[in-house]
Amino acid sequence: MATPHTTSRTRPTKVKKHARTQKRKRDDVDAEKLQDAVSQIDLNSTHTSFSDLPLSAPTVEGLKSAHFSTLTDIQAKAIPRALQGSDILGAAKTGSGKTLAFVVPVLENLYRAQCVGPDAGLGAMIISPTRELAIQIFEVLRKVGGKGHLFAAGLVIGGKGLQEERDALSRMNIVVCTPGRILQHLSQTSTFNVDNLRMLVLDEADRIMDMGFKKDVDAIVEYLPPDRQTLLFSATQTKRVSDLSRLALKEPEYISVHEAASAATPKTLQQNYVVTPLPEKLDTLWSFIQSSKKSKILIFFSSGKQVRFVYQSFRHMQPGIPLLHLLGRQKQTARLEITQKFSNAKHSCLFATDVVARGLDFPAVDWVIQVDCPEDADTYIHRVGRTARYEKEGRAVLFLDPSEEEGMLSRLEQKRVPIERINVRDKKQMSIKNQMQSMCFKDPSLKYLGQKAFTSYVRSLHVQKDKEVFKIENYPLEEFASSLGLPGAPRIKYLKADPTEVKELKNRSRMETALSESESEASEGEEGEVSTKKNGVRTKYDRMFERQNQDILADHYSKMVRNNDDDELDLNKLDGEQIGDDALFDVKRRIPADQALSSDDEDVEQLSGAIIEPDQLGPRSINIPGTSAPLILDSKRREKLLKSKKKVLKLKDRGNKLVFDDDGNAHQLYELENEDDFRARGAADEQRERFLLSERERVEEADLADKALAKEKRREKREKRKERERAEEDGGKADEDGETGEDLMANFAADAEAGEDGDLEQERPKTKRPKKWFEQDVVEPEEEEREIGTFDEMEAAAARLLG
Ligand SMILES: Nc1ncnc2c1ncn2[C@@H]1O[C@H](COP(=O)(O)OP(=O)(O)OP(=O)(O)O)[C@@H](O)[C@H]1O
Repeated sequence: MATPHTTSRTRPTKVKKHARTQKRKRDDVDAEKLQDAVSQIDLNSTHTSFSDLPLSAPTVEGLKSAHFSTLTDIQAKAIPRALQGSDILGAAKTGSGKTLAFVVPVLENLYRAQCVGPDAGLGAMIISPTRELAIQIFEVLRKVGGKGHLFAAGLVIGGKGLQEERDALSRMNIVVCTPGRILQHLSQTSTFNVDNLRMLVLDEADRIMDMGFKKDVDAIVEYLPPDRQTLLFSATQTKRVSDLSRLALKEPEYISVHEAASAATPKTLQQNYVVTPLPEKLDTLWSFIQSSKKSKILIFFSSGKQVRFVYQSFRHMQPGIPLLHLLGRQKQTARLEITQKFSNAKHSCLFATDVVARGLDFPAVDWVIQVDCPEDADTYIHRVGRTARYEKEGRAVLFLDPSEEEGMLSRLEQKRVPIERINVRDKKQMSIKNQMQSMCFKDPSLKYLGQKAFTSYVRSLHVQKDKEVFKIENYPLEEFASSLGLPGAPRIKYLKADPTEVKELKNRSRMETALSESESEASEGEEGEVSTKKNGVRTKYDRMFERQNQDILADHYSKMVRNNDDDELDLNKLDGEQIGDDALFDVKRRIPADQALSSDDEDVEQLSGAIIEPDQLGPRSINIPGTSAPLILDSKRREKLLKSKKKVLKLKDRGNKLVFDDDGNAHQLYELENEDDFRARGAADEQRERFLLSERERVEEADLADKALAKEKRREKREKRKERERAEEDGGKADEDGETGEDLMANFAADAEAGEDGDLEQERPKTKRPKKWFEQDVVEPEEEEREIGTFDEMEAAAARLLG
């Protein structure tokens, strides 16, 4: 089987062409024979193996090489009827082999109709709700049909250029696709002809028929010829007459092989639930992961934001098991890589949304953990169905908040799901609340993810249809926010979101979402809730800046914040920055710029259904003693600045110099006197002259007094020196009495200094020893710095240095 979307065909050589023609002829003969055999299949007899059925040689070959020999229950019932051309509604437990139950009839029916080659056109369309599932179905198709069939089959799921897909589509006989993308081609690709379509298959039919895909499916069916065969398969099948009429089914055969079974889930699946209050869910999850490191675990959350937040935080905490995360809004290549990694892993933990809840056949999953309660029992069945597939064993644990327990258990009971309560061992239960808080405190991007996770979770509770299970008023949301490491629960405004619209939004492709985001931005702007760039590219930073609760602070921080507009303006001045009309906004904008998102995040998702109200608190700020206003700690640069005492001094107020009068009253240093009094004393110029004259006289008098004092001091000194010289002459040789040359020289220098300069002899101020990071035992600086005046002194100093 050729795959036009991946392989480009080369021009066949003459020999190859001849071989093909010969094979076609043989196939024509076979097809006729097979048609007879198929019409004679006894639908009442039990078929146990593929060899019991009239299948073409290429299909038999393909089944054999893939090691499929015995039929599963659903295959034994559905394949013979489908071969005979009936419309089918097939329901069977998860992992029971429904894919082959439609893949084999597709190959066989097209083969018998000789719907092969580009001229035959599109013969079968297989629709899957997710890209991952479409890829998996395509792989099964290739495994079974790729051995000997000549069909051209392809995948149309987006993620490639439209033109590339268009070219491939024109040559396809079988297409595996997602609803949105195939509808796009049906409506936009004029060369895409579906007039020859014989078979339409919907895998996970109930999902495809539900609200999220309703419009797309109805539109697709409009394009298809009415005289086609339609096969619907799911583990939780729709039987609604309205659905069947929408698809124009003709006397469909309802095949539900496990309808009489006591359980709607595989026998080999052990199912339990634990009652864990919402604020303890992450503790329980962490404890579980810690005790199951040698396992392959699939963990479900209700939203992509939850997945990202828990994945990022747990990754920081190094759980000792490889972590992966998968959500609808990741790029297709990343999603593929992650599914591949998880499939191949022996021990790994995949955090995911319901994008992997249906149909995916990961080998050997040990545990399925549902951290967030599923929206209904069907979703529960599909999620747990990722383990215990095709007779293998598996375990599933559902986390329930006490308020969800009763409602959810009754829903599961109605759907025949056997589930038992278990308790977490106290010994094993760990608390990660402190770690979460410290991580969010240190990393604003994580806190941001946490806030989004919180709002998306609460919003999901709000839009849940089953209000008996999800009673939003019963959840301890404040404690939940704290368990995520958030300083407080972001306040949420609920828009009147219709659950149908939310689902539809979820199902839209990335591109469509991107388009719709700009629309929603515009509407948000109209409401005055958010101001956004309407044109141009918005980065994750833009979105971070735009977020409305970015300044939610920890209690202890909020105490430090003076919530005063004036203060904030002062701070802007203090920072030397221009203040615009939106100064406050600018200050806030600086917060994340220095603290870029470090995660390997993709785009930041758009809130829908909820808008976070702006908090009254300003950005993180701190009071410096002695400053008039708190300093906003909005960047690492500023925090660093605060560590420098010198810089802090600069920021401090200078203080006021006051003078006190004789009565002890304080006055400003310069006080302007009464103007009238001033004028009464005469013209300003005259006053100035008088003032200068009096000051000059005062200075001259002071000068004379100083000179007289200096003269007196010099005289006293001279007297002292003479006395000393006399004493020296009288009292013998000083050297012999123990006085050193250095002392002498010091005295002499001091005297000379006083004499020459005529200055008062003062005690020489001690030179301050420079502060250093290391100690040095060198000559005393006082000694070095002494001025050396005469030649004799120089000689003595030089001798000292040399000696
Ligand atoms: N006849 C068979 N013999 C052996 N293995 C089979 C047979 N049919 C299917 N399987 C295996 O069983 C597993 C489950 O099959 P499949 O994915 O088709 O289940 P499903 O019923 O579609 O599950 P879900 O409801 O989750 O979509 C696959 O690994 C497949 O290879």
